[in-house]
Amino acid sequence: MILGDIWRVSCEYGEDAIRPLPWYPGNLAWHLNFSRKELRKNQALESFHEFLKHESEVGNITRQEAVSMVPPLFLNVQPDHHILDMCASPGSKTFQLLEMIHQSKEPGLLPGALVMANDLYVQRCDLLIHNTKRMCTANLIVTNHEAQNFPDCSLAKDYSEAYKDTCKPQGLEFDRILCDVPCSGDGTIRKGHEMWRKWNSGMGNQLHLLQVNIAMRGIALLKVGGRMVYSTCSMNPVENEAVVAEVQDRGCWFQTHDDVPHDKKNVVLPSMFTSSNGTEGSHTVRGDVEVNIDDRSSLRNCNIEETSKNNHDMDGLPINTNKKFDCTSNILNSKFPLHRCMRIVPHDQNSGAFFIAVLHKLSPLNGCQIQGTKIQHPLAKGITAQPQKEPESETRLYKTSLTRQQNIVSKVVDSAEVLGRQQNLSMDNQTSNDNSTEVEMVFNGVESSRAESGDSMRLQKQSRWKGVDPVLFFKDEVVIKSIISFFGIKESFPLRGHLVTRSTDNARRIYYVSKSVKNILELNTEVGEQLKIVSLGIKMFVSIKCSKCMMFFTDSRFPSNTQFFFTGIHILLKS
Ligand SMILES: C[S@@+](CC[C@H](N)C(=O)[O-])C[C@H]1O[C@@H](n2cnc3c(N)ncnc32)[C@H](O)[C@@H]1O
Repeated sequence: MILGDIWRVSCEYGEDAIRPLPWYPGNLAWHLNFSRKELRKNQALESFHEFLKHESEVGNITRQEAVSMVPPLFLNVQPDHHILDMCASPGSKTFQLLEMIHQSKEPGLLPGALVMANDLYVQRCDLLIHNTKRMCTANLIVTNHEAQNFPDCSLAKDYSEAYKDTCKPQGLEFDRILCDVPCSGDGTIRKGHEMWRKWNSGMGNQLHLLQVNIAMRGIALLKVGGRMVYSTCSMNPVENEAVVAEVQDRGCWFQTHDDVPHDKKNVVLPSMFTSSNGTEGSHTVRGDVEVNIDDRSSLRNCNIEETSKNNHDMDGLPINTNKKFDCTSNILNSKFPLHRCMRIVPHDQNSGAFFIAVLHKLSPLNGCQIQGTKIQHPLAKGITAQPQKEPESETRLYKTSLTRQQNIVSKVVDSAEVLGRQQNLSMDNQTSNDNSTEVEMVFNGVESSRAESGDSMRLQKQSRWKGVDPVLFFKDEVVIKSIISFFGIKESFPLRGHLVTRSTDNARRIYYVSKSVKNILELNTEVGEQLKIVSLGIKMFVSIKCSKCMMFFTDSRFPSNTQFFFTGIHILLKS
């Protein structure tokens, strides 16, 4: 029926109306040439629309801007990778990463991989949980940290050595990191026309240091030999090449996009690859730095010096107009091949814009490289003459600038990302302009005890981590044995040690976690709960007071009103 619909729609609206994106592996991504309104209103599209809604609800489809799907592709994710998504909400890329780790396994068989998805804001974590819940995965942990201060949960001083002996993680280290940082969001300009009015260069200037700090933290958490993708939906070089240049000045890195097969390069997004082959523009060499000065080059969209001469930042604070920011000179003086950074620009394929840089970690960071980021805010440097002699004021300046950055981030999130957020709340019937509906849906998706208390707004105002129960391993042997015998679960099935809950007194919900998540939880317990875990694993059993709940198996023989939750069925069926 759906093929018939697609055929009919193609006849009526032309071949391009619904087509697979040729650059996405496995024909798994499709482009629809309809606005939301058309999908909702057009009678001919009705059953197709219903199909999309249903498949979105059950997690088979995610609606996403095409260019936003590009960064995870460059991570080359394998089914045993530990992956960190540093700034993950609303979670469209997290969803992609989860799809990738589950792809090579049969349904029910869990990969050895793990995705840790993080966001700074509690409400956005809730949105992230809501959007990733459809995946029904036991291999996800959602955390709530400042990405730039993400904990490493390190047990040993040199945990790479210790790891060899114990086979258990001695600290957090990731094979892959997605660093999709908060940005000024001008890449969304085609779909969010407000951006034309709101955007100013101060937004990017204010975010630059935060972006550097987040990227540096990512690099510190990356395994040697691992890969990190830095991305923004901005075209502003201050948030893009300048960040990569700054980061690369501190470590031993190179960038590549060689993972894309040559025959696919022009198909992917032509603008991504024009500057690397040297055929489309002239190149100039400064020392050993190659800077592409063609109008299609990586710096084509913005004159950096002009950018830094803006008089006021977003908060209306004056910016020093005489001083060129260090990030500008970083781009020009960088010893790294910045032309390999990838830019997707709207006018090349009528899409959003994206910036992508792929970084490989070649050696561990030393202390200076890690420390360096926090004292070199370009604004702070302009204001503080002798930072070393005035540590207090330097700290104050740093904190002030961070606060200002966070204000900016909030504003940017409010404007640019509300759009993405609406899009990610599934299909049209759920995308209302009424924010209260949206918030309600988000809170419904909360998995932690904060939501159970029904008092999330109050907790928003408290310091971020108060009021959320720790994650505890569920060890009640009586209940576990009854579960095993009731469901006929084989002893070989890894159940013990894989069940967790949020509270010993009131273990209402029991979650199932993969081995990879279990290992991280054990580590986190040992290091004194450094990770602020908002949600994890898959809800498998729920003890309920009412026996009339839908969605549960109920049976009088089952112990202590514990009910099996359907989301975990694919895992148990394999046992
Ligand atoms: C560009 S969006 C991420 C989009 C997401 N990767 C996706 O594909 O759906 C940036 C996110 O970073 C979060 N954020 C802002 N500042 C942060 C910080 N300091 N640490 C972690 N997350 C932060 C924002 O709440 C926002 O959700």
